[in-house]
Amino acid sequence: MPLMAPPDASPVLSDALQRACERLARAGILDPVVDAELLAAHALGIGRGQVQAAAARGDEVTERDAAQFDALVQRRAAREPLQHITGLAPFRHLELEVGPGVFVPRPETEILAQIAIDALVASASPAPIAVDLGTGSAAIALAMATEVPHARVHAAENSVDAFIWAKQNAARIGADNVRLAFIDLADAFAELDGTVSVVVSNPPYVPDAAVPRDPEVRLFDPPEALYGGLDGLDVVRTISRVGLRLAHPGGVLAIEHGELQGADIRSLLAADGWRAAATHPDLTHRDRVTTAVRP
Ligand SMILES: C[S@@+](CC[C@H](N)C(=O)[O-])C[C@H]1O[C@@H](n2cnc3c(N)ncnc32)[C@H](O)[C@@H]1O
Repeated sequence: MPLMAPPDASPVLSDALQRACERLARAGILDPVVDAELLAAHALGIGRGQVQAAAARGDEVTERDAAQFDALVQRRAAREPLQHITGLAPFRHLELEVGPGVFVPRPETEILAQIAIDALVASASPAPIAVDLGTGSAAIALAMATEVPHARVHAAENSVDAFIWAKQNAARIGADNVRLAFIDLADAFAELDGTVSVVVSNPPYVPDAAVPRDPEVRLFDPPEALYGGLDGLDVVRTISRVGLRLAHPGGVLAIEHGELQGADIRSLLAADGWRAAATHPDLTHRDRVTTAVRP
């Protein structure tokens, strides 16, 4: 019988992943396997597929990497958004830098961006103009600029923190057809009045009293990106007015909103003079985007 314990074996990745999944599941994370694998990928500086392959082979990791992974899992178990921990959020074909002070772009907003991109592509103009009101990380603006390179995109944001992230993302992606303006969207781009083909916005639309259930949203998304007054539609009302000023006849307005707000938004747009207001579902079949056309 040996008198001394054998030296500790190196941590096995699959065991560490298993423990991370259990911890994240206990913390209420919806898809703990995905988050654990992405955090391991970040800790190890490799891709998620490589993590899966290494775990399947029974690979070991260094004590240092295991400790680093554990620290990331601890942050995620405290419900810090995955994208704040990795510093990156995917949006369509882009990878955007995000962190404290900026709204993390969501997959459902990719539908809004698609609608805006389709409207830009359909424009008869050789250099159609798009405006993104409340650009945050610049997700929608940069998607439009890179996917419709002949378009010229103007984006407004009035949060200092968000504007810094937007600038950083624009520099990182390097599109030269985007202009970011630090401005209240109510006052945005008078010089473009009557010339814009697509006005797009994912505004704050949560009613003030409807505090979001998920801690990632409640505690980490900036309040100015979430709350839109008593019925959540204060900023939407402004966007309707600003959109009418900016869009040329036939120009399109596209606004993201909560799943129960479609009818109210169609009514307010029709009352303001927009025509053909229509609401579109997201991939989970929830009403998500309302569009209208400038008469
Ligand atoms: C829900 S976030 C959307 C961000 C980004 N467009 C996206 O889809 O990920 C709304 C953004 O609008 C900005 N915002 C709110 N009110 C604004 C205003 N009056 N003028 C300019 N930006 C505003 C917020 O700071 C926030 O960045």
